[in-house]
Amino acid sequence: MLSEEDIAVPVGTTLDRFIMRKQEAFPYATGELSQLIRDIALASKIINREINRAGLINIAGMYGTQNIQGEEQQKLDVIADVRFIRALKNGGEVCAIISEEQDKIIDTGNRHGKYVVALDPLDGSSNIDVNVSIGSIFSVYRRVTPVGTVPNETDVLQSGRKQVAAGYVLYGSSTMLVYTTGHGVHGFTYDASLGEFFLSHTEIKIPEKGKIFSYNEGNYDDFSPAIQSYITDCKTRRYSGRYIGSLVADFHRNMLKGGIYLYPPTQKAPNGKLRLLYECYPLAMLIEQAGGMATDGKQPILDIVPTDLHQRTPLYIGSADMVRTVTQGLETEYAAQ
Ligand SMILES: O=P(O)(O)OC[C@H]1O[C@](O)(COP(=O)(O)O)[C@@H](O)[C@@H]1O
Ligand SMILES: [Mg+2]
Ligand SMILES: [Mg+2]
Repeated sequence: MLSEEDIAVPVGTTLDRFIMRKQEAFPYATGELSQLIRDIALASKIINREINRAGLINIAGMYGTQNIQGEEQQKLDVIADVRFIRALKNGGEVCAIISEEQDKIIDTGNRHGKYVVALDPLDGSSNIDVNVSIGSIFSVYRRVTPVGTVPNETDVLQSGRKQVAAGYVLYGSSTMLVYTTGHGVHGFTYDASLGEFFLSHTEIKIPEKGKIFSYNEGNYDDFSPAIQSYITDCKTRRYSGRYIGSLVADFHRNMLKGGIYLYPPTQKAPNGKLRLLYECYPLAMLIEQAGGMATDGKQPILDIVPTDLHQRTPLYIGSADMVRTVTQGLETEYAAQ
């Protein structure tokens, strides 16, 4: 059997070629997950085109409806949602989808689809109209209901440890697709002139220690003393405060450079703001594969048992040393309560 080393793939390889080479290491692989990743890549190319010309073709701004989170939907939230759902339906590998922009599970009608996808079609919605980096986030599971039957909530409400793939697309100064199937984290940069994603970042590892901290300063007064003192300590050490306000973009920077992203409970979001299934689980799988950590202040994000499609959680994610320090501070605080 070919080992991972035997099929090391050179930078500059297309996504397609990379997927094929990696698949060779798993003789039992059937190619369905590979095809699913290609379907996600296709949708992201279309969304990338829409984002780049949003201001020209009147798709900037509000759509005029609210999603189940009570958030005003941006036109691009809805467009990205439609594009991903259509690509995954047509691809045939996915039987059910849960999306930030949809109240309920979407039954794709692909009865023989073996996979389930959780989606944040457009992340960083508040940055859409101001030309700041935004993203899409995805998480993939094998279904638990028998193939051929109607999917249900049990297919979606699975532990984060059951993810078979997770990733994001970053629409920034360049467009990148970053994902893992549990064998390292790899990044691909999009060349629109060729319509191809090319391998640009292999085996991404986050530094154990970082010097960047990311949180919304406007929420500082809501934070518990343990969080406030951790932030003060970062400032005392002259770490850099960086906050884009798009989770994918803040996460990506911190993963490459070392750092921590914090979204603790606030008055407005007492259970945290970010959604477990399609924001925190996938990024937690990526960060653990990259050698970092992700907790809710009490336990690893991937160990949280999901109970609701759109449940929220506090999030502390990034360099292991920094997340460990925050989590220990919170544990001491909880123990004293
Ligand atoms: O404006 P706040 O409260 O700082 O929240 C920003 C966070 O909310 C989000 O925009 C939530 O994601 P969506 O845009 O997908 O709803 C994150 O990307 C970002 O990190
Ligand atoms: Mg989001
Ligand atoms: Mg979103």
